[in-house]
Amino acid sequence: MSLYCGIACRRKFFWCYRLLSTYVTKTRYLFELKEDDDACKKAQQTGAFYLFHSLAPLLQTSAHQYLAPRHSLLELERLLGKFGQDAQRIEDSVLIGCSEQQEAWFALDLGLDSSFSISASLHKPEMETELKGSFIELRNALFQLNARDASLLSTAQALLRWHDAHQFCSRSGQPTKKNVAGSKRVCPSNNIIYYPQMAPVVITLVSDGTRCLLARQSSFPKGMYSALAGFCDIGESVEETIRREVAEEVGLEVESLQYYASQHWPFPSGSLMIACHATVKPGQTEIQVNLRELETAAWFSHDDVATALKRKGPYTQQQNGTFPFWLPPKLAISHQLIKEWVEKQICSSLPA
Ligand SMILES: NC(=O)C1=CN([C@@H]2O[C@H](COP(=O)(O)OP(=O)(O)OC[C@H]3O[C@@H](n4cnc5c(N)ncnc54)[C@H](O)[C@@H]3O)[C@@H](O)[C@H]2O)C=CC1
Ligand SMILES: [Mg+2]
Repeated sequence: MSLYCGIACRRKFFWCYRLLSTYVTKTRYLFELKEDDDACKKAQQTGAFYLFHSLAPLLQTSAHQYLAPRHSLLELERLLGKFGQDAQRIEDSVLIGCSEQQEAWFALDLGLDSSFSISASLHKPEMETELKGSFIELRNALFQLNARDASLLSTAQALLRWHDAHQFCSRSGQPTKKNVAGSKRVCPSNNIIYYPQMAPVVITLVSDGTRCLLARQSSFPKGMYSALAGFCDIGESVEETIRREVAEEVGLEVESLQYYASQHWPFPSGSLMIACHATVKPGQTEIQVNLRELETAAWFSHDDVATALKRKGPYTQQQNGTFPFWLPPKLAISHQLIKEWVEKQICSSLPA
């Protein structure tokens, strides 16, 4: 090993160690906040709050991007005071992460009903003026946020929605009580613990070796195609869901599959998207679209897909009345799955 190589390796090891160390410290800190109500209350004192109104995050605009402002506990108390609200409302907030310096981050919804307030929903326009921002539907803002804010706000929205929908015990009918971090709710009458849930969804890019299969639901924006997606049924493995969904939606049998990556997806109410590549037997490629599920599905060539990946919006109607063929935005795992397929096709077609 040369001297240079030795130094480079040691440096690499040092960086790996440092990264791991920060990550582990952060993870252990968040774990403690979820388990220990007093520690979490203390963390709120020095923490920062992302605000929502009826599940729409507070955003500010800066150079064609949305920014998600954070507020200190003091600012929040002042704000609630100004709008005649009890500071106890802050107890509705949920822990969503922390910085590397262990500043805990929380999310609070000022529009949803609160157990700590009589006139629960604070007036949106007045709040927006006061906060110098707007509460914008996450669906309309997600793709104009940086990756960190997109991920934090998605988590926050899913968690706030879950708490809003699980105020009562399904066994006793009594009100449930959240812990300070919001990582669970407990029914005081029978001690049943409820944990936030998300639905597993598979997203599969089917290929026949040279082409890939993309589909449209009628609810998609005009011209947009994506990989096949479907919720896991209870009792199914990921592999079984993929085989069933592909058979159900396009009438094909999967021959082999390969896991690619996963992503939290906040719509419709918090899903874990599990993305996979799948292949069908080369001779068995005739699509039979299930029109209850899809508007259409088709095989696309490598070149068509590569061109669509490069296409930039807005995707407006063309003179012949059709819309250009386009793919989900970069942040969506379906985009990344399709991009990987395109890149793999290029590699496999290169001369050895
Ligand atoms: N992040 C991404 O790149 C993409 C994400 N998706 C997401 O994947 C999800 C699933 O795709 P679909 O084709 O709609 O699923 P799907 O093919 O399973 O069909 C949806 C139907 O499944 C039933 N269903 C079963 N379990 C459900 C549950 N837990 N929640 C809601 N409906 C359930 C309902 O009848 C619903 O109408 C969509 O909600 C969509 O948001 C879809 C494409 C791309
Ligand atoms: Mg589907």
